[in-house]
Amino acid sequence: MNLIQKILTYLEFMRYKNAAMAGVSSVIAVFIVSSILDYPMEGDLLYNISHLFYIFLMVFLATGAGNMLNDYYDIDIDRVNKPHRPLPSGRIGLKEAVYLTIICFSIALLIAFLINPVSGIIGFINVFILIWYAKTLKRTVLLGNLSIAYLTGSTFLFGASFFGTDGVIVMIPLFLLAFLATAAREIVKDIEDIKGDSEDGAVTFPIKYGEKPAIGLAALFGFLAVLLSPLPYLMNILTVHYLYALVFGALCFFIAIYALVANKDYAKSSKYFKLAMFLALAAFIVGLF
Ligand SMILES: CC(C)=CCC/C(C)=C/CC/C(C)=C/CC/C(C)=C/COC[C@H](O)COP(=O)(O)O
Ligand SMILES: CC(C)=CCC/C(C)=C/CC/C(C)=C/CC/C(C)=C/COP(=O)(O)OP(=O)(O)O
Ligand SMILES: [Mg+2]
Repeated sequence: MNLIQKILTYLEFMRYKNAAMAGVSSVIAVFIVSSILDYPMEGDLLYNISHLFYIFLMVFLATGAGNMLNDYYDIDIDRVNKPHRPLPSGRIGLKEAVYLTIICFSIALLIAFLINPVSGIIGFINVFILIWYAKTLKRTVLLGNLSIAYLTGSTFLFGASFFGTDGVIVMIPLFLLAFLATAAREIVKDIEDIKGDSEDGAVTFPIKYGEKPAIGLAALFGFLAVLLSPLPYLMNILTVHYLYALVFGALCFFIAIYALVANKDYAKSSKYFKLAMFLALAAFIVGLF
């Protein structure tokens, strides 16, 4: 395997698309807080771009390391269910995976503490939760889903922490929306994975309480996300353009919920929840103008 192929395999292992989406979410939060609190981005353009890059890089590496560690602990399941992935396929060795994870977490934490103490504390808490999730939480009833929901929502809190605790407080509504949307999707993914998780001895919410209560809880989280989605506009965090752009994301949320409740098509529901989250992220950007 040449250097380019190795780098592409590492990016695949990190699930770079999720990691990039998380990094972009943190950068969006910086722009939102900067305009809400009227905190000008200090320094010249190069200074600001470098800081935005560090924030993106930190979240990209932390999320990527979380994904790599998750696959490290999932290797036995993935050998059966997803043998094409970098670790079970042997394209990346176990020791190599551990070194990569440690390096990525270490650089991410270093960047976080160099930004400021608030960013460092959020970064430290998130790295702890990512490790705890991969080792234990993901096999628990609901706690694993809620920890991923917190981590996903925390991308906005982390970006906002560039401006200290004032910034973090401003971003709480967006944190809540991302938390609810992700919680819904994580439960749908667990319903989809009932068979594999049961064989692995995992006790997830759908395994413990059954499909119907799990569908109801996921639908509830999804409805709450859509119901509260106008909050960023109503709280003057984003402009009315956010509402216009949100229509597309809201439509996908409804399709995801309908696929879940009416058709029990969990793969379609999970796909549309993720598309809705991506479109909602785009609506956050539109809402800046
Ligand atoms: C109602 C409303 C306006 C919701 C806001 C939704 C929003 C903007 C969410 C942000 C999403 C975000 C920061 C995503 C980044 C990383 C990510 C995809 C996290 C959750 O995924 C974890 C999941 O287990 C990955 O599985 P898979 O996608 O199947 O590989
Ligand atoms: C803001 C900072 C510093 C960090 C945030 C980190 C983020 C955004 C985490 C989001 C959630 C995430 C991508 C966690 C990684 C671990 C994970 C949930 C992987 C998915 O693995 P499984 O639940 O096993 O599903 P698969 O079937 O896809 O393997
Ligand atoms: Mg996995």
